[in-house]
Amino acid sequence: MTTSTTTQVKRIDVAVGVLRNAQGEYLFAQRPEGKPMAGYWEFPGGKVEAGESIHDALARELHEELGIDIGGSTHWLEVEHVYPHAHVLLHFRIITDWQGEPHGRENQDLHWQRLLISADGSVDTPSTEPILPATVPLLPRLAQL
Ligand SMILES: Nc1nc2c([nH]c(=O)n2[C@H]2C[C@H](O)[C@@H](COP(=O)(O)OP(=O)(O)OP(=O)(O)O)O2)c(=O)[nH]1
Ligand SMILES: [Mg+2]
Repeated sequence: MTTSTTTQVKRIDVAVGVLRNAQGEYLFAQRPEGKPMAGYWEFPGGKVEAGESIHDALARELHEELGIDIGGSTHWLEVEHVYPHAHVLLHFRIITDWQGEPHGRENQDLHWQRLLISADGSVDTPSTEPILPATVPLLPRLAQL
């Protein structure tokens, strides 16, 4: 007789907000101490709770993390990624209208970053390094929107 143990890691839905301002800059937040991958930069957002739509989760997260209220959000794309700490399905949504001035309510630093495409096609983000690995490949696409 054999016994086997399987480790099933549940996939987590994450609502991610791409905030773009009138100057064409994008808002990044630095993950605070105590969270997995602390110190990495990301687009604001967080885990979708049971029964929530992606938009509703995003509106809640951006209120909690940044103190802003979003009107609408537009689906952009989805990305799946397996980290050592979690298997995530990231739902990216673009937001251009919100009320309030974003400020870090969870001890996170914020930075409005211009996305500059360099000669090799990658995007320079000098003030927000490092960015979470699942998010990095999307930056050239965002810079071309
Ligand atoms: N917000 C955000 N999360 C991202 C991005 N890219 C990426 O791989 N992730 C991953 C990192 C985390 O594993 C997951 C987000 O989960 P989280 O732990 O920050 O969620 P949360 O804000 O609800 O935090 P908490 O309440 O559980 O502390 O998605 C991104 O650009 N933005
Ligand atoms: Mg979060």
